[in-house]
This record gives sequence, structure tokens and C-alpha cells, in this order.
Amino acid sequence: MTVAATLTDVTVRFREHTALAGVTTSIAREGITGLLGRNGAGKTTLLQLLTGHRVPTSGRVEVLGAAPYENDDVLRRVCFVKEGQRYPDHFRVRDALAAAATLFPEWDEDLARSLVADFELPARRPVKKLSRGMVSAVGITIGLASRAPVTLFDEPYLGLDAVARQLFYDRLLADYAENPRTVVLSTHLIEEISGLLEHVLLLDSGRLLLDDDADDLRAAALTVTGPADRVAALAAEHDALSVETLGGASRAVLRLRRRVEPAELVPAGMTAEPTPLQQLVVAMSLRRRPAAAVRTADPLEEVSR
Ligand SMILES: Nc1ncnc2c1ncn2[C@@H]1O[C@H](COP(=O)(O)OP(=O)(O)OP(=O)(O)O)[C@@H](O)[C@H]1O
Repeated sequence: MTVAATLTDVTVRFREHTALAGVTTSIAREGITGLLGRNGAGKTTLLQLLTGHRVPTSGRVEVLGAAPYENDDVLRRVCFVKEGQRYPDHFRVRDALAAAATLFPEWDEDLARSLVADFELPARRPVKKLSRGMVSAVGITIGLASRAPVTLFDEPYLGLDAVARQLFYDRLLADYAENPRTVVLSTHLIEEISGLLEHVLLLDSGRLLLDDDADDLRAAALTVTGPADRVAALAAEHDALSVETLGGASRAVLRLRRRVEPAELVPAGMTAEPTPLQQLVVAMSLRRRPAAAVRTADPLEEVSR
């Protein structure tokens, strides 16, 4: 795999709070990576490292072969579309796009224009007068039209309606197919984007829980339902992320350690279905952090995780 970015044993601490703890991973030069995790998991912090907005407390960050912090040569090839992006007060939509065009050497003006039309953005309206979803559409337009070799979207669709989000996914896929590059998409709308992803990074409390090819993940995640004893026996052989039992029947979310054939399940009265990515992520995040572990006597006390 040709690599666009690497993090090596990266830790970020804010006083006593650890936002990222010993994260090591590589991001492929061509691929759409989903950066997933619960609120506060460390997604934005990781993206800030990749865009030189932050330096790690310890460890090494490299983007396009060099440390990104204060490195113009790297940063002009990186586009960061963040939630709630602010623009100068007097900027109209067209000014925001014109400014972006000067920043990114590979800016595609035709693509920008067609996205403005698709999102029905009023080019002459001041950005500060736009609705929240429209501001997100401006960010998405900049992210896609930048054609930056490394494009990072941090929950880019605040306020975007379902139609506009679908438009974003369609245009991202179409443009990516023609111009493969590094795209990282941090999101909570896992189900919506799961079909887009080639790779998945799942953070939980600053630790990397998953760093896998999306197809491998799909192939290895199975939800099995059937007689409790049979399900328990199967679960014991695999990585059981969750098992719910009601009466004599159980339902288990498994990460498989070996291939499971229908011939093994059907005679034992079990049925299996692929586990959607969202369910897998929820099961893994909950298993990592059982409710009792995060509860304190006083929930308003600061907890150092
Ligand atoms: N400047 C800061 N000072 C102190 N703590 C911070 C700072 N920035 C982030 N944190 C903490 O670090 C943790 C990770 O934050 P981060 O914004 O990276 O999470 P996230 O996964 O992007 O969350 P969300 O999905 O809610 O946007 C959180 O607990 C957050 O409160």
C-alpha cells in the first residue's frame, strides 16, 4: 500500500485528559477511510494532527512524507473541511470559493460551479446569511473541488438534509473514481456512508479499536440467532461482541476467527446475517467501555480515561 499519512505511537494530552493514546496507523494514498467513534473519541484531534493544527504530545505524524506542522509544502496539498467552518464576515459564497481556488493548486473550477448548482447555493449571498446546511454545502464544495491529494472531512454535513447528503456521497464517489486520492471522512452517520468506505478506523477513548479494510470487516462480522446453547458454543469459538438471550434463544454479534458455512449453522437451528457496520461499531464501542466503567459516584466529577 502506498501511504499518504502515518501516525506512530501518537499521544495527545490536554492537561490530565488523554485525547489520543498511543495511536499507530497508516492511511492509504488512494482510498476513502471512515474515521468513526463516539463523541469525544478523538476523531477531530486526529484530523487536527494530520492538518498541522496540532502537534502530538509524543509520537510522530507524517503526511505526504513529512511532518505537517508549519509545513506549507505539505499543507497546500491537504484540505480540511471541518464542522462549523468560519469564514470572514464579509465573504460571499463566491468569495469563499475564490479564496479556496487560490489556496489549492489543483482546484477544479468546473467542479466547484457544478456543485454550487447542485446544492443550489446562492453565489452572491454572504456566507453569514446562509442556513447551517448551506454553510456545510460550501465546505463540501471546497473539499471536493480542492482536489487536494489529502482531503479530510470532519463531520462535514451539519444541518444538511438527506437529499443534500446523498448528493455529497454521490459526487464524492463519482469524483473519487475519476481522481483517486486520500479521503478521510469522520462521521456519526455510519450506515449512510458504509458503502463508500474502503477502510475503517474506529477510535474509542483515544485508542484505536479497529483499523481494517472495510470488505474484510464486512466479511468477518456476523449476527447469529438460534438456540442459546448452540449460539453460546459458536460464540466461544469467535470474538463475541455482544450476546443477548431471551428465553431459550440468543442473538450474538460475532467477529469471526474462521469462516462459518451455512452447513454448520442450519442443522443446529441457527440463522446468520451480515452485521451492518453501524451495529459492529456500536457493539465494539460498548464492549470496550461497559457502563459500569465510566460511571462514577458523581458524574460531574472529571474522569481521566
Ligand atoms: N483543546 C482541548 N482542551 C481540552 N480537552 C480537549 C481539547 N480538545 C479536545 N479535547 C478533549 O479530547 C477528547 C477528544 O476530542 P475530539 O474533539 O477529538 O473528539 P471527537 O471524536 O471529534 O468527538 P465528536 O464526535 O463529539 O466531535 C474529548 O474528550 C475532548 O473534550
